[in-house]
Amino acid sequence: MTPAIRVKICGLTRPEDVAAVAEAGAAYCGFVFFPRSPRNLSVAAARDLAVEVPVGIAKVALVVNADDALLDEITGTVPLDMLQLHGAESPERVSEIRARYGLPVMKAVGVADAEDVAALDDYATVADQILVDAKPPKSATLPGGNGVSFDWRLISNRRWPVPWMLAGGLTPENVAEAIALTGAKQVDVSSGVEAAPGIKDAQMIRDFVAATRVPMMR
Ligand SMILES: O=C(O)c1ccccc1N[C@@H]1O[C@H](COP(=O)(O)O)[C@@H](O)[C@H]1O
Repeated sequence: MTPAIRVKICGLTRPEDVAAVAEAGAAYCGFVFFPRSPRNLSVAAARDLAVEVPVGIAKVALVVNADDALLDEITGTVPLDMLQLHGAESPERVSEIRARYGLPVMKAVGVADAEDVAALDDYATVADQILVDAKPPKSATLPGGNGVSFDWRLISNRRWPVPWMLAGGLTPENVAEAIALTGAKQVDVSSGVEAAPGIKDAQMIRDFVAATRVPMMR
């Protein structure tokens, strides 16, 4: 049997979001530490949510160009399984964070064209996973979580030496097509399962995970 697509629901802010993620059968949940985001959490609030996450669901901290002081505080307080680096962290910084914290690191790279796809190679040798996201629009105030997709054909035959996750503008309506076109085995969503910025919708989470389970011809 083909293994189920592994889904990450990012930007949880409330205990009911944790319950919805668990009930829907997602594999990862994400907590955002970026003050400009409507999904931003204090370290204490993230800890309170993280301890409610059932065993078997990986808890991911999303940070943007975080310094060691912030990472020390997050990793020292919140029980975590992975760090997601969603800023302009260099390959050297990815290696440094990986060594310092002993947690798997997933590096996000924004894609808008073939040149961006090539840049992923530099990270696939230093990160434990790579996250292929849409490049934010010029007007965006966030480096991700903008509900914007990229042209999935850019990566339709691409494989990397580490596991990778597809992100950017995914929704319950388009995720099956995105999987069929890219061959992704893992997908990540934030704004596509929200009733309003920062407010997840349990039905949309269920619909999203269910849509990843429906086989689609490539
Ligand atoms: O979700 C956020 O607020 C966020 C803030 C800063 C960096 C990344 C963020 N989210 C990540 O962006 C992608 C795509 O999100 P969307 O589904 O298009 O809304 C995803 O990996 C989120 O984890």
